[in-house]
Order: sequence, then structure tokens, then C-alpha cells
Amino acid sequence: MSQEQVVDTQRATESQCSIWSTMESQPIEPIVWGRLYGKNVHIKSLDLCVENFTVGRAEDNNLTLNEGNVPHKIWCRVSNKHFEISRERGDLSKPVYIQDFSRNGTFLNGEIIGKNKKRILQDDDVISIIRADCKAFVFKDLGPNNSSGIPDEICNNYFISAKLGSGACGVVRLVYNRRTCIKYAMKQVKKNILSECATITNAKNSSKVLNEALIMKELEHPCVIKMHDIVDKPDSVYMILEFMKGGDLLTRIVSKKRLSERISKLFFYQMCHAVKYLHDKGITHRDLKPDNVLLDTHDDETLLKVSDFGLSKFVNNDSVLKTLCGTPLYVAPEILLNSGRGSYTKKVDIWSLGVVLFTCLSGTLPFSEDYGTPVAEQIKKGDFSFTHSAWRSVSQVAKTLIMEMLTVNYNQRPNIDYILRHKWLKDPEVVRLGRNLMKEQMTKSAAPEPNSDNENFLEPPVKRRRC
Ligand SMILES: Nc1ncnc2c1ncn2[C@@H]1O[C@H](COP(=O)(O)OP(=O)(O)OP(=O)(O)O)[C@@H](O)[C@H]1O
Repeated sequence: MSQEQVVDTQRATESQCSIWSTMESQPIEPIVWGRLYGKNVHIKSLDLCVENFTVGRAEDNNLTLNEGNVPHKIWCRVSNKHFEISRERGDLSKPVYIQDFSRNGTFLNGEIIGKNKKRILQDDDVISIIRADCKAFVFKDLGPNNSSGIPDEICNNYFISAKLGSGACGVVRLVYNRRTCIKYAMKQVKKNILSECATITNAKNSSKVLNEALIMKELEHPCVIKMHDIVDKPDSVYMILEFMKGGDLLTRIVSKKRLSERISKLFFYQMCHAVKYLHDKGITHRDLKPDNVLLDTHDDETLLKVSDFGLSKFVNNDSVLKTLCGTPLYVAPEILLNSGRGSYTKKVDIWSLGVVLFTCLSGTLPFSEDYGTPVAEQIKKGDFSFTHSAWRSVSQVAKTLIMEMLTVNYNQRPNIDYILRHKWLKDPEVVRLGRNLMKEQMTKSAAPEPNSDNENFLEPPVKRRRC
């Protein structure tokens, strides 16, 4: 192999990036988001800066494999477009995908990817072509390392991306499964926070938290956030949760000022089904509030899922504990009367659902410091009103339902079965829509995951002689 045949890294990089330098004013430096180092391919290194970097036999690839840079017996079996490496807009917070387009195989760390299938690349991954043992490239990810402090078993299976937000008990990050490329939300709950609260919440220890989390993993309902995985470490519990791209209900209400009666009903219908499912399983949520209701899409008519249940009794994001620090809002009066101690019935969730419905329909809170008296006092007396102008356009039957749900005496407060049978929810159009959203979700969950091994993607390799 002569010196000229070795691809000149510098020249290759310049030509791949020329599209950027043609911009007339203020040429933007392309972001080099990854690098390929040649192994059996005679290439020293190649900077990756275009969004989609293709490799194959054809001349129009970003890297053309020819007899000059790969051994002849391998080259003859290379496809025109063998594989592609891409990073959306070169954005370093996004994962790097490798997609196999070949007939004779692209392999990642010795395992075939499969025609048209994608995987997420990780730093130091080895890409082979034609045969698992024909190592062609080593990939280097030049993006920031978001995985520090996160256990290897998570980083090896998931690409750790941007922070979605943080709550009282830890950080939530967007992660991507490297094999299926599916997005998830990874919630890290720090155990020191759990144990701090444990002293307040009757010494529930972290093994109990894990047990509770394992129960949550078994739950399966279209309106309940699915927990896909849990990793228990000495410092933290990591939960891999279904990712909801539509944001939370609080943000939705704030952005719309308030929700129409129809959309409020659609959302409430789904929340009630989630709560019925949990109650039938003997689980009380205890921390229902719009922040804990996540939406599937940004559309008005969308599926929602209730999140953050079960663990609320262990961690200090529990409204019960917040209540004791001075911000109740969604908490039932019996919890306040017991100063957050003692056990409560499922009726605490009915109260919170009533507050959530009030908030959806009016964009205001039934109980608030702004009303001049301490919130806890308002709640204990069930002191709220429909005086805000927003209520003028809301039906009387909706208001009656709220009044029933916000009954101070929990023995007289209805249960979830009653709510689901309520006249306000007997709206065929909304019920049909809600059922369809849930049904679609159930069909999606039952379908095999993309890129999963139970799809028959392993075509037998074809030996093609082109030379
Ligand atoms: N499964 C998810 N999919 C998408 N975003 C999520 C998911 N879970 C949480 N988030 C987002 O992450 C952020 C933090 O969530 P987290 O549940 O930790 O806190 P919170 O419920 O907002 O507050 P707190 O923990 O104090 O109750 C929120 O903005 C939420 O919208």
C-alpha cells in the first residue's frame, strides 16, 4: 500500500466540510462530532462533521472503499453504500447512529447490525465489515461525556443525553437505548435524600424503596408511566422510564392559560383510569398533581400518563412533606389534620384529582396563599369557590363533580368507580377518543420494538462476486 493510497485525513475532512465553507459571510466552523480510526482499512483517521457520513464502494460516499484502502477479498463484497454514521445536525447532545445498508454485513463489536437496522455508537466501538473479525474502524465520540458517575451497566446500554429537568429527589435525563434506539427518561433518585426523608417518614429504608420500585416495574397500563428498568446502586436508584415528549400537564395548563372543558374531560378521563388501575392493585398515588401527569405529544388530544407514584411515600418530593414545609395545594385535608403522619385511604387521590380538575378547567388553584388565609386552613375547611370568570363557561355538572371530590370528610368523598360512572364523564365522543388513545398505546406496547432481535432481520449473507 503506497503512501498516496492512504487517505489523507486533512484533505478528506476538508472536502466533507466544503459545504460549510461556501457560505458567503461568516463561515461557520463545522463541528467535528466524531472520528473514525482505520484498522484493516488503510485510513489513519477521519473527522466526522457532516450530518450523515456514508461509507461504501460507490464514488458518491463520504468515504469510498476501494482496492487501495481495503484488501481485495473484502472490497469485492462491500455494498455500494455499506453503512452510514450520523448525528442529527451534528448536535453533540444527540446520539451517533450507525445504520447498516449492506447485503454482506456491518458488525458492531463483533455482532451483526442487520440490513437497514440502526444502533447507537459508543466511544471505542469497533466496526467490522463483511465478517465479524474483519475490523475496519474504531469510532471515537467527540461529544461531551454525560455519563460520569452513572453506572457502567446503564452507560453500556444507554446513550446519556440532555437533562430533562430535576425534581426534589434528583435529576431526570433523556437517554437512548443503544440497541433499539428508543428514547427513555432516566430518573436518578439519590439515596441520601431517601434516607433523610426516611427519618421523617418512619424509617423506610432503601431496600424497601427498591421493593416498591420493583412493584412499579410490573405495572402495565396505557395511562401509567412504564418503568422499563431499575438499577440499584449504593448511592442512587436509577429508573429507566417511558419518555413522554409532550411535557407535563402543569406546563400545558400554564401555556394555554386553561384547558377547554372537552380537553379537561379527555385528560381527566385518562387520569381516572390510571388511578382506578392503581387503586385496584392496592396502590395509592399520594402525590397526584399536574407536574406528575406527563403528555405523549404537544397535540391537544393526546394520551397522558400518571407518573411518580409509589415512591412518593419514600422521597421528599411528596406533597405530604412539602405540606409540612408550607406548600400543600393538592393534598387532602385528612393528611393535614394528621400532620403528614399515619396511613390514609385511597380517597386522598380523589381529593387531588379534584384539585387537578379544578386547575385544568379554570387555570387557577382552589386553594392558594393568594386568597388571604393559610392554604392549610382553606383545605381543612374545604373552602373554595367558583368565582373566577373562567368558571362562567364551565358546565354545572363539572362543578358538581368537583364539589363532590373536594368533600372534606373522606368517608363521604366518592371513590374512583363512582367518578368513572359520573354523568360528566358520560360523553360518548370524549370516551371514544380516550379509549382510542389508550387502545393505540396498548397496540404500540404489544408490538415488537424496532431493531429488536425477534424481528427476522438476519438475512443470510450473500457472497457476491463483482470482481
Ligand atoms: N418520563 C418522563 N418523560 C419526559 N419527561 C419527564 C419524565 N419524567 C420526568 N420528566 C421531566 O423531568 C422533570 C423533573 O421530573 P421529576 O419527576 O424529577 O420532578 P417533578 O415531578 O417535576 O418535581 P418533584 O420531584 O419535586 O415532584 C420534569 O420537568 C418532568 O417534566
